[in-house]
Amino acid sequence: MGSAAVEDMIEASSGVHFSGFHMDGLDSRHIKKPMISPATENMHNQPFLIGVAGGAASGKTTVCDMIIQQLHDQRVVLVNQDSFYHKLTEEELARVHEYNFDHPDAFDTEKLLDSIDNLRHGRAVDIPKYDFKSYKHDVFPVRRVNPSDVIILEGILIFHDPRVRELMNMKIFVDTDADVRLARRIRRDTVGKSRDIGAVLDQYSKFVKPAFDDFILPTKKYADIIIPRGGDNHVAIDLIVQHIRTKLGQHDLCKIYPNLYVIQSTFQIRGMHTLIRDSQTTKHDFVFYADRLIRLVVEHGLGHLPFTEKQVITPTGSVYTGVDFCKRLCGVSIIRSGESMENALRACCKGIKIGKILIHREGDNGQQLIYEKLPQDISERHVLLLDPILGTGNSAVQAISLLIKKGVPESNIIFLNLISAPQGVHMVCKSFPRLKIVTSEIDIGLNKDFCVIPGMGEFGDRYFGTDDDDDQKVVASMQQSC
Ligand SMILES: Nc1ncnc2c1ncn2[C@@H]1O[C@H](COP(=O)(O)OP(=O)(O)O)[C@@H](O)[C@H]1O
Ligand SMILES: Nc1ccn([C@@H]2O[C@H](COP(=O)(O)O)[C@@H](O)[C@H]2O)c(=O)n1
Ligand SMILES: [Mg+2]
Repeated sequence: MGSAAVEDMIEASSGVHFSGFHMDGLDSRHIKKPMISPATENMHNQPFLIGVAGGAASGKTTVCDMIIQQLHDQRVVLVNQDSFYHKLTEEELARVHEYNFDHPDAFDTEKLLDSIDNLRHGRAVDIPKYDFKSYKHDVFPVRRVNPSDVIILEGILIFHDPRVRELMNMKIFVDTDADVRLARRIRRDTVGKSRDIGAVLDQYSKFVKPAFDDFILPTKKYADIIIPRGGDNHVAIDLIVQHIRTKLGQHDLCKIYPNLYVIQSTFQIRGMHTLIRDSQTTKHDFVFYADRLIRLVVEHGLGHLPFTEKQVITPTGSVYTGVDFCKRLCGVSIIRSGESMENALRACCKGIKIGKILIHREGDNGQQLIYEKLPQDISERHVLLLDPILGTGNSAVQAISLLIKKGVPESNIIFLNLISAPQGVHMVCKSFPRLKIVTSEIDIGLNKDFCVIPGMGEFGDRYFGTDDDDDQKVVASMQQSC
């Protein structure tokens, strides 16, 4: 097939062509906003809710401040559980040294839930600022909190109520040694709150320590992440911020394209990405971790195939109602990198037919279909299209256009990859809204040479060992060869 015919096909099938589109000129907000219908926006526009718990003076506020500082380009609000302390009666105020501020009943959790519900539904709320000196909420003006992309809920007992916990997308427990917490508390309460040292120590032994053991420490088990040493733990905070950024980025593209599926990010997955993206990783490790990630993506992709109900009789003589796998499948790899995904597909789908497409890629625009070998009956099969990287989207559009020309319905194609650049996602999802993309991470974009950044370099060379000497990997050489 000549390149002119392929170009015609691309023209005919794609709404917008992003060829030559780089990060420099890309203001993602301008692309995304007009495309979101109000219904879609309401459906997905939930903020990312983070809970930060830990003992008093463990460093919760410090950790939150550091996260907020690093997420400087996101809309983040901090809501403190202190703002929801119950108002004390005159009697309680008169005997305040006998009041337990560390018991779950000290907080108005209904009011907290109400405020969070409003924020999650896009409504601004007024949250009082608590005065530790007077034990009152009306000393300072209330704080108007606007709905944001990220809401951080911080407090000693923020994981105590299951209704609050269930709302959280990420739960962090700041784990600081008890002596350090006590030392900080003494300084904070005597110097910062002008309290008497004797009263501070009495409160600690009577209420603070028992409540930590009985109510706060037992909630540590709910945490997704436990941060030892609080704000001193820069590595943990960097990882958390990266994770939030990934979630927010994916969230946005998934908002626009319902045909884009990004597999749930876990620290295992991020760990594997960290290894395969590292220019110093040896070929052996690169292949090992790329294979693990590919297997995950393939398994996830197979979950999008249609199924039929099937009942079986178990050895106990009972009926199990399950499903039967979709039988008419075909893998199609985009040579050469896509071939790295074939083994995982074969391991999951016994005897699966695998076709090939070779597209010559030179710079961004010199796309030419060089070779294709597909099963005769491909039009009757569900196709799993394989290519680990979705960059500009040009190769993918060519391959998909060819499959459609061969009679494969667009909705029968699932495109599997490890990393997608937003440009490629826009191009493929807009051109083929009924196709599904399954990927494991969305990257920032493309550089001026159309390489995905941060990316992982030339996947095929790293996987098949045709890059520079494995023992002499240097960052510069990888950057040049991507
Ligand atoms: N890593 C740290 N090193 C030294 N001091 C710290 C550290 N983290 C917090 N602090 C101090 O300890 C006190 C309590 O920290 P804060 O973050 O307010 O804890 P929390 O919100 O858990 O009560 C503050 O005075 C803070 O400046
Ligand atoms: N009037 C009050 C209210 C609360 N406390 C103590 O504050 C601690 C919680 O604040 P963090 O910033 O450390 O999370 C808690 O241990 C309460 O005992 C107080 O002393 N006076
Ligand atoms: Mg605090």
